[in-house]
Formats: sequence, C-alpha cells, structure tokens
Amino acid sequence: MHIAIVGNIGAGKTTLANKLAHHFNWEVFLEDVDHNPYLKDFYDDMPRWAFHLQVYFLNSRFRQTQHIKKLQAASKGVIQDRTIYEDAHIFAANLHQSSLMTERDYQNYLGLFESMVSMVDPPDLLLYLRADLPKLVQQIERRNRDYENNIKIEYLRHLNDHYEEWIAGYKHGKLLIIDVNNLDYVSRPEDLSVVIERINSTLFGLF
Ligand SMILES: Nc1ncnc2c1ncn2[C@@H]1O[C@H](COP(=O)(O)OP(=O)(O)O)[C@@H](O)[C@H]1O
Ligand SMILES: Nc1ncnc2c1ncn2[C@H]1C[C@H](O)[C@@H](COP(=O)(O)O)O1
Repeated sequence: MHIAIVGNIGAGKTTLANKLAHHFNWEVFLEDVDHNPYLKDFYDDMPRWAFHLQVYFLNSRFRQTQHIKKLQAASKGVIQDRTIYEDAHIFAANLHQSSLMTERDYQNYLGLFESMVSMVDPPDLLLYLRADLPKLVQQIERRNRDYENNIKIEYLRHLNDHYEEWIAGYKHGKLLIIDVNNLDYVSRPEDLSVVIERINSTLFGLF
C-alpha cells in the first residue's frame, strides 16, 4: 500500500505523513529539504536557480519512487510526503508561467520529467490537503524556516491554483481531498481520527 500526501507549502503534509506512518506502522518518505543545496538560493533569486532546483528535486523524488517500489514489492506500506507529479505539474509549471523559468529550460526539464515519470507507479491513494492562503501563511510562519520568510502570497496563490487544476484532472488512481482549514491534527487527536477514518473508507470501504 502506498499513500502519497500532496499539497501546497505548509499545508501540513510532513506532519500528517509522520502521524499516519506511526498509526499504520508503515515507512515514511519525507522531502529532502535540509540537505537541498539550492533551496535557499532559489528563494533569493528564482530565475537564476529555478532549473537547478527542479532538476535536484526531480532526481531526489525519482530515487525515492524507486525505493518505494522495492518496499512495495516486499509488501510494505509506505507514506510519501509530496510526489514527483507536483514538481512538474505544480512548481515547474508555475515557474514557467510566471516567467521565472525560460522556455528552453522548461522544455528541457519536461523532457527529463517525461522520461522519468514513465517509470513511476502512481500511489494507491493520493491524499490532497486543501488549504486556503491564511492557513498556509499561518503554518509557514509557525514552522519558521528562515528562507521561507519572504515567500510572497502571490506565489502561494498561484501554486494553489495549479493544485486545484491538477487535482481536478487527476486520473491515476484513488483520490481523497481533505480540507484542512479547520483541522488541527497536531493538538486534536479526534481530528486525526477523522482523517484516518476517511482514508480507511476510501481505501478499504470501511465505516
Ligand atoms: N492541521 C494542522 N493544524 C495545526 N497545525 C498544523 C497542521 N498541519 C501542520 N501544522 C503545523 O504547521 C507547520 C507546517 O506543517 P508541515 O507539516 O511542515 O507542512 P508541509 O509539510 O505541508 O509543508 C508545522 O509547524 C506543523 O506543526
Ligand atoms: N519542485 C519544487 N520547486 C520549488 N520548490 C519546491 C519544490 N518542491 C518543494 N519545494 C519547496 C517548498 C518548500 O519551501 C520546501 C519544502 O516543501 P513543503 O511543502 O514545505 O514540504 O521545498
């Protein structure tokens, strides 16, 4: 079983991924953020570092999917925090549309993405955490990563628009949309239970 959690920056993916992994006793795959050699530079100067960052994320996400494939072959359950689909359909697409990535870099990136994604199995369940801008801003502030302090609200808005469009057309498998605006699975265990019940119901038809 493979559940992938998708959603905008600060939506609560990592927090939920850890909680679900604990609940189901499955392996968790988080994003490589702390060791990312481009992320800070990217936020300082997006046009300069957009392509480098996208190639880095693509490779790191692809390696993760190969690792997940092996675990699945061994019948292990996996929770994944963010997918390779989001790199291309959300982040790279947004950078290109916002003229922060050139046409030739984008086409070059897409060629690489298409080659890689053809070797990727979609998750059994895609769990989209839908959050409005105030919730995202509040949670990004709460997390307080210094390089994210200057993220513009417009950047988050464009990413949310891309998410909504991509999710509306998602056809790779089961999809569960959770509105997290009024959920607090950090301090309210009953909110986590609601999420778990909805996952069980979508995956196994329970409840
Ligand atoms: N549903 C929630 N309710 C309250 N706080 C949350 C919720 N989800 C996440 N948080 C908090 O918001 C911050 C960002 O969450 P995180 O899981 O890192 O988001 P993401 O991985 O989507 O970027 C963290 O400090 C986390 O504790
Ligand atoms: N593909 C990406 N392009 C640009 N930025 C990205 C990409 N994937 C992740 N990020 C950024 C967004 C956040 O600053 C960090 C971690 O993501 P989060 O949603 O907080 O887990 O990396």
